[in-house]
Amino acid sequence: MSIRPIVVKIGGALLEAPEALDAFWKGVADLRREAPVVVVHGGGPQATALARRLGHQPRIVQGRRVTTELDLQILQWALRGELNLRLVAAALQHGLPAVGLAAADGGTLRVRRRPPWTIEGETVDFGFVGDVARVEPALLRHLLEGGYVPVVAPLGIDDEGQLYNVNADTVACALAEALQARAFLLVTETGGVHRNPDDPSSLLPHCDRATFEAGLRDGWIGGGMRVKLEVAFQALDRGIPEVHILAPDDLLARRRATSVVP
Ligand SMILES: Nc1ncnc2c1ncn2[C@@H]1O[C@H](COP(=O)(O)OP(=O)(O)O)[C@@H](O)[C@H]1O
Ligand SMILES: CC(=O)N[C@@H](CCC(=O)OP(=O)(O)O)C(=O)O
Repeated sequence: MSIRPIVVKIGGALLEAPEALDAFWKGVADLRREAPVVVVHGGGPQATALARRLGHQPRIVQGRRVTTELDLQILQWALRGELNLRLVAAALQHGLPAVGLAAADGGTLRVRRRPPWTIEGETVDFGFVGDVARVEPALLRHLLEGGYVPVVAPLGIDDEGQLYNVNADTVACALAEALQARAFLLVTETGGVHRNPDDPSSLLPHCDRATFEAGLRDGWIGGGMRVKLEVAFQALDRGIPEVHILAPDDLLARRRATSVVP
């Protein structure tokens, strides 16, 4: 059996913060002493910023982008183009042999078009948003065995060769499952789940399903954190033994993190 890697996902908001990014790459370098590392990055805020510069206002429903043909192009430019390459450059500066790719590369992440969802009585067609169909991890395994650090942009592909936008947390979870990761780390600005999103001292050291459901019901868990926790529980269900939501400077110690537990 191949070595079990650590899959680390970094959200787009952090990618504009040089100090956070520096801490992140230092943390990845430390983690690599434990196990090979796969990095998956987001870039939602960057795609939105580029869209606005082009005079287009994207529509986001429950944390997911309604992806028109133009949105899909913008994601390719912003994420696979600019952001992915910028991350590779920064990783190399930290001595990490990073290789940039999209989840579509090597047919790694196969998706199918998401059927319309009914949300609060409205039918929402998300356009070019893909749901995971299957993962072919051979390319990632080759890279890990060669000592590289794959840096993955969240664009999948269907069996007809159409590219799709996929939420980066979802991509990271699918790759973690396919690679049977030893740990799945979701790196985000807030550093974890807070009982009061405005109070940094209210960080939860653990979050189980009952707490998640209470947070949704009482309104203190929402937005991107809802998607992140859904994905985190899915990873636990699929056999990933350790799942944490944490800050970029805490990758190795995981002391101030929220551990997601069943
Ligand atoms: N209870 C909570 N604790 C922490 N963050 C929360 C909570 N509820 C909602 N959030 C929101 O979720 C966001 C994290 O999700 P998201 O923006 O998708 O992050 P990323 O870009 O890192 O993936 C936070 O910035 C915060 O606004
Ligand atoms: C379907 C969907 O919503 N995809 C996301 C992909 C980027 C992402 O997930 O970026 P963050 O991790 O920075 O939020 C989007 O279009 O914004």
